[in-house]
Amino acid sequence: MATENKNLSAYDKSTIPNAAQLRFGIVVSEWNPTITEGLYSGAVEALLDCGAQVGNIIRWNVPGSFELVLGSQRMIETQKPDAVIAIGSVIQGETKHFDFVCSAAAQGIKDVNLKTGVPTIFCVLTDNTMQQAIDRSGGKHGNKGAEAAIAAIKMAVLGK
Ligand SMILES: Nc1c(NC[C@H](O)[C@H](O)[C@H](O)CO)[nH]c(=O)[nH]c1=O
Ligand SMILES: CC(=O)[C@@H](O)COP(=O)(O)O
Repeated sequence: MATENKNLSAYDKSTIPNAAQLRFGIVVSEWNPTITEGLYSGAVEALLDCGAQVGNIIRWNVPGSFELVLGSQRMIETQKPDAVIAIGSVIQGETKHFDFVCSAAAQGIKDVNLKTGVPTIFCVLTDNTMQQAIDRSGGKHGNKGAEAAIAAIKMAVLGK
């Protein structure tokens, strides 16, 4: 199912574990800040809606999506969160750089999950245009930040 057929912000709160006792790290890329701030707001709003406490949400900024990998790993090593949300927005430019940044972020964040065992949620938009990014960070398709927050809660308690 493509995003255009799914509202990214939609969730059934009755099916989400309460997040009151959970500690979250959120690492935010500074590239395309209007997009990443929208994703961050969507994530925090959903976390709080599901019972998370403001004092249990730790935010760090990194220069770009490539740095989300080390930023997430260092967040885990030093802050001991129950889950991390890695937020970025990569938008196609004139060159192949887009491909390398997206791939490095996706593969690197996957590796952090497996290396640390701490759920590290891939909240990185990889869009062809700014409009696509707007549509997915609080626009007509909802907010991928909210989707990531729900995934973080579910994975934080999985198997516990
Ligand atoms: N073009 C975008 C970037 N590029 C920067 C890289 O993420 C990285 O910070 C740089 O290569 C130094 O290591 N990053 C994004 O998050 N979004 C972009 O559209
Ligand atoms: C994803 C990027 O790094 C990209 O936006 C940079 O733009 P360009 O490919 O035109 O250098």
